[in-house]
Amino acid sequence: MKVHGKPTRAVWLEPDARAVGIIDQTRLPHAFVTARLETLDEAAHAIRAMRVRGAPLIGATAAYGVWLALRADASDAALTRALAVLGETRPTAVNLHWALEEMRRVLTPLPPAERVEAAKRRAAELCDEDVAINRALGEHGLRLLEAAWEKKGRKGRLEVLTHCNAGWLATVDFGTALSPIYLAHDAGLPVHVWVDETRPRNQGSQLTAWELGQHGVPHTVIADNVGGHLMQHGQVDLCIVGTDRTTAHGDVANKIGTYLKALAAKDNGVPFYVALPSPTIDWSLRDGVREIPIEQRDGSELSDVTGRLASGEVATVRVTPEGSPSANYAFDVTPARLVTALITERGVCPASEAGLRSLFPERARMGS
Ligand SMILES: CSC[C@@H](O)[C@@H](O)C(=O)COP(=O)(O)O
Repeated sequence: MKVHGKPTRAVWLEPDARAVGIIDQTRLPHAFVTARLETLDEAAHAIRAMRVRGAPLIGATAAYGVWLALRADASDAALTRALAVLGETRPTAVNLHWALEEMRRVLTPLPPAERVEAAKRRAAELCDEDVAINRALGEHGLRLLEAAWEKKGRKGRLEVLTHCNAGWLATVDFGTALSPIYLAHDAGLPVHVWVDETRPRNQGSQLTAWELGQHGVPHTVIADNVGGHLMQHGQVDLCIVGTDRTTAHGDVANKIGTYLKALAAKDNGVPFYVALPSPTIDWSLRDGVREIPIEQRDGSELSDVTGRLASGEVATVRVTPEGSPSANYAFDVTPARLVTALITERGVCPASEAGLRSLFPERARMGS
């Protein structure tokens, strides 16, 4: 998508082909700063510290991280170490493990002398594939938005609520939940997005609001607890969120608070859609609540808030009493029964084993 009018991806190979470029997302929305990653440790740190985040982008960056590692040492031992280091950066998004497994599959049979070039090529391909997938799922999601707009009698605005950031900043480009929204906006649908702020890291108010604004999509930031009230008063036509891991039975892990939005949507008859690229499906899991690992992050993300002062300076302040401990659960699981449908690159399906099988028949033997 465009930043200040210039087409930009969320991760790229630098023009000198010696480093990986990223947008430092910890600096948004107050500064647009890019960074060069030149080593395995820099790539791993970027994922851990959430300079890059969002399930597909974590996977893409990790794939490039393998290339960076092999540039220094392309031996079997170095490959094994790189996969292990990157695999431990964040626990919930399964795209990370999917991308690393793909790199392992391609690189292990090769002699060390051929691995560096192959790693760079496969990482670039994974990025291009992510863009194509997100564009395709956006087209399928657009059909749902068009149907909702017709159902509404083409009156007023099409009101969509989203949680966290599942836009292009969370992927290589286009985004997942926001991909249909960008396409709808570009097609002339009067879409308006309610943007949950998404405490504690504020991916909604800081990232989603920023990228929607860059593209000119009308939006309003709301506190996390507002969604239920809006739904009770008919001000939300549908919800679309992303996911970090979806089980073979259609349970979805996403940013903390997603489950409560799904409950409110169910209670108010508001469709609740989840958009996902197929690498986000963990075919080995069935029960999301019991089986998906939920990341717990440092309590300082809750106790401290960063923002821009009137002086223009960006500062971090403490908002909780000294001595009050905080618990920082980063994700929750929304059971399939609360999900109206899954939007994938192959089409829209019920959030169920049968639904996913209908789109991915090659996965007929679930659990494999
Ligand atoms: C395409 S993104 C889907 C999810 O990755 C997104 O909604 C999300 O929860 C991101 O969490 P984050 O902790 O910012 O990496």
